[in-house]
Amino acid sequence: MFKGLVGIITGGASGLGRATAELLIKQGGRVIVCDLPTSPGSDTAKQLGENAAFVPVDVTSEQDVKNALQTTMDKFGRLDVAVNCAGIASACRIYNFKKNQPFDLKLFQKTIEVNLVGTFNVIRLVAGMIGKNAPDADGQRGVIINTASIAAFDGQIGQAAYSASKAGVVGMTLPIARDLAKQGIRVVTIAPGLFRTPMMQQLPEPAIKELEASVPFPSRLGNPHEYALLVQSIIQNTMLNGEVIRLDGSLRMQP
Ligand SMILES: NC(=O)C1=CN([C@@H]2O[C@H](COP(=O)(O)OP(=O)(O)OC[C@H]3O[C@@H](n4cnc5c(N)ncnc54)[C@H](O)[C@@H]3O)[C@@H](O)[C@H]2O)C=CC1
Ligand SMILES: C[C@]12CC(=O)[C@H]3[C@@H](CCC4=CC(=O)CC[C@@]43C)[C@@H]1CC[C@@H]2C(=O)C=O
Repeated sequence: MFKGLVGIITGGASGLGRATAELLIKQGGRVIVCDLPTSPGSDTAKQLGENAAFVPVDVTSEQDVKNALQTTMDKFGRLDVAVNCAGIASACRIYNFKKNQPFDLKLFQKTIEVNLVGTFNVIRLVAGMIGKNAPDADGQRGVIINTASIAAFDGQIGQAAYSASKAGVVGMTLPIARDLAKQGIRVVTIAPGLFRTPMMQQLPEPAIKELEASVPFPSRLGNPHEYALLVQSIIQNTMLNGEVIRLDGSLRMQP
């Protein structure tokens, strides 16, 4: 299905990113796994086989992302798809009245820096390389897929930073799709609900059970493979562009 296709996946060492790398390779694609140097990205790429390579990347660094693009060019000679999965979760109330403490400004800045600025940094750099492809019969040169969260729309108590970072990803999806339309590069954002990944598994199992019960149908956490299946559909469906797609079993999170 994806023979000859080359993708870059940030946050590719874990969770949603890793499941996406597995599916793209299973469908005949080749993948550059980008993740922090401290991540298990190197082992992940080895397990994925010869059609994968790991590049240590902090998505907030211009130089790291440029290195990843250079490796992509050296190893696979082109880039068709970028999937932005790198992200961090954070939780803090705007003001803790018991401790008389305002929201930690550094935590707010870090969450925005990784989730929003990091995603933007990758998009602006990959666009140049994807734009060098010859257009297909439909005029398409490639696809950029971002990961927001349903917290962009129904942010819960403690999620001001996380929700703001993801709302930023939602907000820039349409203008960037418009910016890149003439080059035939599509931009689509997925807003996942609750998925069983290491990020989610920071929570104790009873809390996870409670969250699962709050999902109307299916009342369970999403499987990362189900996220990867949506990435596959987005790549295949050229009409999808400038859109944010919720993938959440119709969950609307409570305060
Ligand atoms: N798991 C879930 O239920 C949901 C996840 N999301 C979003 O999906 C994305 C993927 O999350 P998961 O797979 O669940 O988490 P995860 O924690 O399993 O994977 C995230 C990956 O991003 C990497 N990363 C973090 N900071 C980075 C940086 N500065 N540069 C490069 N890589 C970095 C981590 O090392 C990790 O491998 C995140 O953006 C998250 O906010 C959104 C909604 C729900
Ligand atoms: C990010 C998300 C919602 C959260 O805020 C939690 C996070 C898992 C780890 C956490 C542990 C905590 O003790 C506080 C909450 C949180 C930061 C969740 C993973 C996916 C959730 C999300 O994006 C939903 O859309």
